[in-house]
Amino acid sequence: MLIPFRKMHGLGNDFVVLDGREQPLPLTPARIVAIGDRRRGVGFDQLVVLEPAPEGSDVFMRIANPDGSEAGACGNATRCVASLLMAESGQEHVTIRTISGALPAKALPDGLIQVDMGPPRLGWRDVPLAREADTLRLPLSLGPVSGPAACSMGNPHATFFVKDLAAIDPAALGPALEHDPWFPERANIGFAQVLAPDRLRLVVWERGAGLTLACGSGACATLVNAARRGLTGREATVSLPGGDLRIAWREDGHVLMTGPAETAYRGEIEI
Ligand SMILES: N[C@@H](CCC[C@H](N)C(=O)O)C(=O)O
Repeated sequence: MLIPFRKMHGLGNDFVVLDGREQPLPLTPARIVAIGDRRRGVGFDQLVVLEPAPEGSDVFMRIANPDGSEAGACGNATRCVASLLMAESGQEHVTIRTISGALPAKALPDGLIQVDMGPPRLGWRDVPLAREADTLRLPLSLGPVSGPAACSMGNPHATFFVKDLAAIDPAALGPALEHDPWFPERANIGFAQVLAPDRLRLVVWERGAGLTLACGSGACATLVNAARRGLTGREATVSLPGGDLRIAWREDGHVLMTGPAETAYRGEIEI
């Protein structure tokens, strides 16, 4: 079956977006892995499939990693899908439903998209962790990093705060930490340096994808974990290798993520 696709990205975190709103797409994990191959397929950090909108939303967004696993959240893809729906409908507000919940998004006058990523979940069962522990500081260390804070933004995140990001090698540490027994569903692993009470630098080893240029849910989790630790305030610019996201943890508990969304090109693919 030959279908059109769109290649989109948020700060270089890239997506193949397929439209399954009119008819279900016969995708298997093996086919997802094949499309994700950057040499033999199209290549992506996440595959995004649009599905018919449940009541009270504009679309259902299904998210898959390049290893074929399903993800509950993807901040950068949510902005991309929001911008696509806004262009289609001319609306400036849309709501995107995922397996983790409904995410309202709006277009800002400067062309950026803001998504309400919902409240973080901070309990050990929410992350989830393998056993009871204080999610503010897990007894986990590997080489030069230790004591991450964990939370769920609809997907599992652990953040290691380090003095100097340039002195650690996320690609060497990420695989073992993603698969650490503390994380029964694996985890996205953030390595963060606090630059100021309103500025963080972040590199994320993503579950099922490896190092990416940006991770929106990871930026939200990092700001939440930094604020919980008293390392920052509740609003910060998070600088990722692909660029900056503005994150605010509102007093009502919701996390707002603001950043760009781009279409790189369109094509057709056999699925
Ligand atoms: N790129 C993402 C996160 C994608 C999902 C993640 N790899 C997972 O498995 O949870 C983002 O922008 O949030």
